[in-house]
Amino acid sequence: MDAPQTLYDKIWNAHIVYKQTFSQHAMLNDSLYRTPQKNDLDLIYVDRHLLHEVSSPPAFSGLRAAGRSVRRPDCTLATVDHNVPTSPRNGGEHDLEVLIADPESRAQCSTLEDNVKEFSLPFFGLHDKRQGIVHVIGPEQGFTLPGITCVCGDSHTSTHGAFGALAFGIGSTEVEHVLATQTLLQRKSKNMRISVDGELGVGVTSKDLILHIIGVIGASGGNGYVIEYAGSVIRGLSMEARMSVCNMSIEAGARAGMIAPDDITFAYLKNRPLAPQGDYWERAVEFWRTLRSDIDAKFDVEVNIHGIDVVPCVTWGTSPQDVVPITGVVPDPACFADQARRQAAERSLHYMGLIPGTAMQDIKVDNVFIGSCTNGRIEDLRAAANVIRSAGPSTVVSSGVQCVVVPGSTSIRLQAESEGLHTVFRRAGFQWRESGCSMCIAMNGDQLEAGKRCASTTNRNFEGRQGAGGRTHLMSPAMAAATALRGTLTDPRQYQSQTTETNVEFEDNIKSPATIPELPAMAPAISQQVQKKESKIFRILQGIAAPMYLENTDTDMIIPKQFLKRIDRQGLADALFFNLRHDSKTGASLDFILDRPPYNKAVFLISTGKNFGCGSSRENAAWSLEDFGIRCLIAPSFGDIFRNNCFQNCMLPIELSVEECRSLAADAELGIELKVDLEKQEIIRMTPSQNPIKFLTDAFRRQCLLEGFDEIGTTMQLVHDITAFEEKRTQMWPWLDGMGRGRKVQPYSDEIRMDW
Ligand SMILES: CC(C)[C@H](C(=O)O)[C@@H](O)C(=O)O
Ligand code: SF4
Repeated sequence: MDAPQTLYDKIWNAHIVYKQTFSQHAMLNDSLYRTPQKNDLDLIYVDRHLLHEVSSPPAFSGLRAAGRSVRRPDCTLATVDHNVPTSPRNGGEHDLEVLIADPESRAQCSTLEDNVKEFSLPFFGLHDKRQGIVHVIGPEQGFTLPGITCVCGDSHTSTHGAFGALAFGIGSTEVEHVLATQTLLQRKSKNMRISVDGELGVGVTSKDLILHIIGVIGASGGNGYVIEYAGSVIRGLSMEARMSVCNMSIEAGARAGMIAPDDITFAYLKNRPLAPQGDYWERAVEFWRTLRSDIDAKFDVEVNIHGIDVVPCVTWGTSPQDVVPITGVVPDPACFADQARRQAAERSLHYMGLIPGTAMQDIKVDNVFIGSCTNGRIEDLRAAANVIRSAGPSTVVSSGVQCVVVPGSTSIRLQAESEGLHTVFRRAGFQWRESGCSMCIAMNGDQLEAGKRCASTTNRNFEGRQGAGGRTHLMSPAMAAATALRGTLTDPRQYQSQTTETNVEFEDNIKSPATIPELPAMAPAISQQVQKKESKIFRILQGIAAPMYLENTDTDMIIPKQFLKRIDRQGLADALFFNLRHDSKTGASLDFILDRPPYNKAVFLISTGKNFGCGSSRENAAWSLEDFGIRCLIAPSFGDIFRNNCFQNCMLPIELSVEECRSLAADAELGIELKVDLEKQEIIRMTPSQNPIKFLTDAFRRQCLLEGFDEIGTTMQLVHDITAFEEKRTQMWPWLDGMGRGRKVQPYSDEIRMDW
């Protein structure tokens, strides 16, 4: 009998196109065989690929430069979300010149439009009623389905795991890999199960639950794991609530989060435009019912949480793990036993302008933001509106507080308007906007001013996330609405609204025109030679190392959002750690370590804190480090996407113990140079007294660095395996072909207008 498997194991194993084993790498030289290796990578098939305008331009440029095409346009869906304005869109005005004032934002959006035209890809543009945040529209349209692998150049792809999918974020180079091959080379993560049993108290929401979970396991607690959420509380959540939970798995440091599909999942998906129909629906549901962890399946880590222990909570600091009950107080950094955590808390409180012991409910806010891929769905808007309604018809937002609602998609905006929610918000003094990411990342001009404090339903409270110097408190939509009314952080239970989260059935309020361009279902497969690039070789590196002592250094910190608008990957050295190097108000230089000799010439960066490069998937973080001259990063652990992005850019991320990192940082303080030898997998300190430190790297990645292989070209050699997998896939899951309609039906049927 087969060994019991987790849900993650099942989906992973069912998607392996090719198993990399170390001995198969013919071009390895002998010494490599004798060196111990970490796990190898698997080439896995990608069923669904979502694209947005920020992370996709370099991928298309790469594709174009190599003369490659998109292998599966019928499994790809693009939209614009991060840069789009949330002010009125002029009733169908199509001209981006008129709609998007900022030239860089406009360039990203128009570049995506050009790319989808050139490569014939399905696209929901700014003027399409199905446009919205990529993680909102995927599920909404039925593009996201149980049992699939789903990727996007965006870290919150974990959202789609709510459907029992394996969904995770990737960097731009990996986006190019998927466009060209419909596959990805990945290392399998470990299994973690978080079981939430019993039930949630009255007025406690899924956002409180996921904040509570992150508070318990920490922002790096999920590093190296895929989390399966289970237990009676999770089973009782609506799909929208499950999406909020899975969405923030990335804030817990996990590769992905997932929930086994059930009748609630199937009811949500039924009749969605891109979900299987008719016979395919029946077959799909039969298969989907098998998607659950076997009873005896072994998880590497089990976490148990009692629903009753979860209360409405809010963040006080600049990491999503900085969570307290809304009825609590700002913690004293001295209460953290761990030194790194204590220092992080001190830094956070300074940034947030808070004093330990202050009651959370006494903290005044300047702004309230309701929206994002975590909480911009219809159920979230209903929950917030219910709080306002239950406060009474004449209640308005507290004087001087600027309050904004940004629906997660245009379809949600229309749904909310049909329910009259916009009137509830407007009457209370909220601004009612068009859909997009908006102030979650502040790329579109909607942003928090320096020093201002925002009650936000988003997922990241990182320094500068909503605007340089801006202060973010994460919370549920109900709490955000209650806070808007009182002007200070507020427990929503005092408004005793119905905050229960109910499943939302699909209501098709948007009929799409039936004009569809003729498109190829599948691009012809081209077998290519593995190319070697001398510029992409990493063997030995010697030089200065710069020490850093922060925990959870996020990629927003490494490169803030304003530099993500550049289409180019060069010239980003000045953007590196911009907000740590410059005062947010005056722009004055802050004497940051990388600006001081000898560290301004550093080629190594040593972080003593874990989870370096957590958060967003922006490959710009790796590009800016590389442009500065850093080629090797050493830390106790890395954010998964960031680590992969380093490898893709010929940079070496090395994981060592905290003690080893501290000892290397101490040497770096003395200006002692380091030398890394990748072939031997050792770090040598350029001083006679120290022994080399050994480390391990993924075998295949190491080979790519040593030999300068082009990973996409390597995968394209496996075209016969990919084609064979696709044939098997069509037999097993025919509904995944042709944009959810099977290959027998036109891949682009009436429902799927390409809105160019
Ligand atoms: C721009 C994109 C790459 C990024 C992400 O990966 O998460 C963004 O969505 C964010 O939330 O920071
Ligand atoms: S986290 Fe914010 S910026 Fe990122 S995809 Fe979600 S809404 Fe957009």
